[in-house]
Amino acid sequence: MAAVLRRGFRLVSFGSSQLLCGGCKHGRTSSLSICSTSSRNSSSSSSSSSSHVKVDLDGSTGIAVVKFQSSPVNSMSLDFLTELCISLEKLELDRSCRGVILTSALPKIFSAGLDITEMYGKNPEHYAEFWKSVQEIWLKVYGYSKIAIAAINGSSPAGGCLVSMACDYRIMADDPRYRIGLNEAQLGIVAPFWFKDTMVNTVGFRTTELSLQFGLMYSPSDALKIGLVDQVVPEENVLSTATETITKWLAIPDHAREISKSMMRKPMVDRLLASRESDIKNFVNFITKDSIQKSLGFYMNSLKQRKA
Ligand SMILES: CC/C=C\C/C=C\C/C=C\C=C\CC(=O)SCCNC(=O)CCNC(=O)[C@H](O)C(C)(C)COP(=O)(O)OP(=O)(O)OC[C@H]1O[C@@H](n2cnc3c(N)ncnc32)[C@H](O)[C@@H]1OP(=O)(O)O
Repeated sequence: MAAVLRRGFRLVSFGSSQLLCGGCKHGRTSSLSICSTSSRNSSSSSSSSSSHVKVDLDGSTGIAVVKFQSSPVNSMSLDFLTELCISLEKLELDRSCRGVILTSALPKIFSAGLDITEMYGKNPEHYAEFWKSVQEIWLKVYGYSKIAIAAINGSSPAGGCLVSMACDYRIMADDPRYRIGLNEAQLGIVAPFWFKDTMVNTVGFRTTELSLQFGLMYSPSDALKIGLVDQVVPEENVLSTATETITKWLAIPDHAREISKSMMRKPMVDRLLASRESDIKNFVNFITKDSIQKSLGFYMNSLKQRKA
């Protein structure tokens, strides 16, 4: 595993094409992975669990279910992002896995997006490390060589929406209380170009323009209308529908699907890979501004007061 973690991003030759293969490099990975437990049975099915992520791989179907289990709202902290990246990397390297379903083990929430406490009141070094891990999860999911389906069984703002959009297909629970979208503007922050481009590639330019400027959050039925999700189904059917859906994708020869995906996504992945350092600098400059810290503090208080 350590070798895998040291390795960085690379291109793997596949016939005449090169596929993307990510590496999760946080430098803090070994202590996190040591905490995980895993088991494997005779049919090569396996389960593993760490504090934020649980993985069940069915060796007979090749389908892995990756569940977010970071109470209370699956906010994406540095630890969460690191564990998720490691889990996905392990599955990507596991020949018995052909596709993953990302979902939540918590009720009502897929993910609350990036953990705001990682972006508030900390030092520039911390912000840089955190942002690098956000880049890494996007590079991992968007450039994933295997099939990735989001089974969105709860609200999914901002970073939660980004990870969903980075998957190949999205199925959302039909509860009208749930919301999904890039709401950054409502927090007084700005989605970076790769968030924006991911949304443009999902729902088109005009819808993204309106969504980003207003920080719009969509109900499942509205998300379906604009193409932000591909299917809306009763909550109890989200996981079974995701499993049926991934089974259809599995009928396509892996190499043809993988190369087609890479052809569509590689230019965007390359764009971030080429500008990672400047993107981190932009983020740190932006997030350390007094006015932005003030907005985030205000937003966090409003979340707490809403509850009171
Ligand atoms: C020019 C550009 C250059 C560079 C780019 C610059 C900047 C880009 C920067 C950042 C991009 C960020 C993307 C993000 O993901 S930001 C996060 C956005 N997320 C949200 O807005 C979600 C906020 N949360 C909610 O709406 C709700 O909590 C909920 C719908 C997810 C769940 O509602 P519930 O009623 O079930 O639960 P709550 O009582 O509200 O929450 C419980 C508990 O959790 C805390 N919390 C909620 N969300 C977060 C979060 N995202 N991070 C940290 N903590 C969160 C909430 O405060 C409660 O805490 P307490 O129990 O009160 O302590």
